[in-house]
Amino acid sequence: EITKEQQDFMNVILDAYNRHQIPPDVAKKLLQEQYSAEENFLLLTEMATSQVQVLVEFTKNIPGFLSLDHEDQIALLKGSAVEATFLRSAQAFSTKMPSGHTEVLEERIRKSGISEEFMTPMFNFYKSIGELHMVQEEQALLTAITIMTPDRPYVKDQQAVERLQEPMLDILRKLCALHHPGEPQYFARLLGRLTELRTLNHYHAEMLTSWRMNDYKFTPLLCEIWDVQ
Ligand SMILES: CC(C)c1onc(-c2c(Cl)cccc2Cl)c1COc1ccc(-c2ccc3c(C(=O)O)csc3c2)cc1
Repeated sequence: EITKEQQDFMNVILDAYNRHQIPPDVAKKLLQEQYSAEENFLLLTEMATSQVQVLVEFTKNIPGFLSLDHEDQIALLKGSAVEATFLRSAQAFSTKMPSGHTEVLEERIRKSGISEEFMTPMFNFYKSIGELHMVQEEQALLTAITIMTPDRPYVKDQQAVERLQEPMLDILRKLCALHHPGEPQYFARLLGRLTELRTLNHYHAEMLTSWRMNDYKFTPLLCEIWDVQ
């Protein structure tokens, strides 16, 4: 049963998740600008930059994050940025996107200079997230759990991160039982998505390399968080 303090904790995370989203004026640009590989790439770069800013603000609201060692805070953000963005864009695809955005976002991603070999794993992931029909609390908590992954590169005090991640996993387990009573395996399926996310990191690194080889430029924030250029 979810305790009172677990419910309070969940409300903090959910409130932060809802407060920090890509601004609607940025999102609706997806619908307006023309279609060319360069235009698509520019738009997606703007989306990713805005998404990273959103991610940083969300992360600062995760109880305990700001008490971690500062270098570990950076290591957690850099280590989880791509995975958290995949989760957020996946949720945008499968749930709340105003109609029309979804096809447009997919179209622009497919025509932004990403090579075919990365499309399949990427859109398989989007599909597998969509099939889970996560409720908002699960989406918010899964994102916070992804950020609070202790074994990211360069994290010094992994125990401190574990102490923050474990309570969130416990709440998520209870939420899954609450919202998906007919699916005892649902929690395990959610954790399976986190494993799938890690494989996407690898594909994403290759995508960055191939974009850079074609002289595509990123914003300073993306260069910093993704260690490029
Ligand atoms: C630099 C750029 C070319 C790039 O490199 N790798 C990826 C990249 C890709 Cl192509 C896939 C997955 C992850 C990344 Cl980083 C990207 C594009 O990143 C995106 C980031 C974020 C959105 C995104 C999220 C939410 C929402 C919502 C909503 O919430 O309602 C409405 S519109 C929208 C748009 C899309 C794309």
